[in-house]
Amino acid sequence: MSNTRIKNLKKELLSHHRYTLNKLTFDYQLNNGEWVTQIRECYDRGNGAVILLYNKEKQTVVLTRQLRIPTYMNGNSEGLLIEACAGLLDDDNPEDCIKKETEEETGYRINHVKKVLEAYSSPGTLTEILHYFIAEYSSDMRVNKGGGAKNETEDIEVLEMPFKEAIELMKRGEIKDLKTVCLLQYAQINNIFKN
Ligand SMILES: Nc1nc2c(ncn2[C@@H]2O[C@H](COP(=O)(O)OP(=O)(O)O[C@H]3O[C@H](CO)[C@@H](O)[C@H](O)[C@@H]3O)[C@@H](O)[C@H]2O)c(=O)[nH]1
Ligand SMILES: [Mg+2]
Repeated sequence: MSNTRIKNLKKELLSHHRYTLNKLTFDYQLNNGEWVTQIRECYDRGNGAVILLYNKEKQTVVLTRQLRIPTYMNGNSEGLLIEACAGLLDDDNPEDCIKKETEEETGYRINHVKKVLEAYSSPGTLTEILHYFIAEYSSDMRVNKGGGAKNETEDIEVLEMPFKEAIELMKRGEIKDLKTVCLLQYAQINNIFKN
């Protein structure tokens, strides 16, 4: 934190149950040189990792579907969302986290992952940086049914579908999760099913 245009940063805790919501008050020097006081609410739930599992031979991807209650509150009538497998880092590094999440949520035990991107998820409100990965999977890597960790009350459906179908769902707005859209578009742009 070394921006000399930000001064007197104060943090007021608004909520700290599972994750942390702070109200930040600070002085900021605008581009025209004037100083103003700004207030921003800032939600900290740590960083995360996400992965697109793909199989070149079958031309398929593995995705998940689960209830995302915030989307239910904002236009998603069933509340279910199709997503690439993802999880919060907790105390793991991104690579270990995504391997663990992949096994918990999809049942596939993967050894080799490739990092393709690192990006802020929603920089106006969330502190989160998300680490994006891809990895090849095959049916012999399946060690359990997936579904998520019981102690987290996760209830995750595992979806294996042709890559083309995932792209169609995205075009029709039926895949509406940004991290998943990013990875599907990464796969398209980089022709990962052809190389
Ligand atoms: N009790 C309780 N449990 C919660 C709460 N919020 C989340 N949980 C539980 O904690 C689990 C966390 O699961 P992860 O798989 O580690 O995280 P995620 O929710 O899938 O998050 C991933 O996707 C997010 C949304 O795109 C990303 O923001 C995040 O970085 C990550 O990639 C959730 O599935 C849910 O069961 C809460 O407020 N209270
Ligand atoms: Mg998850």
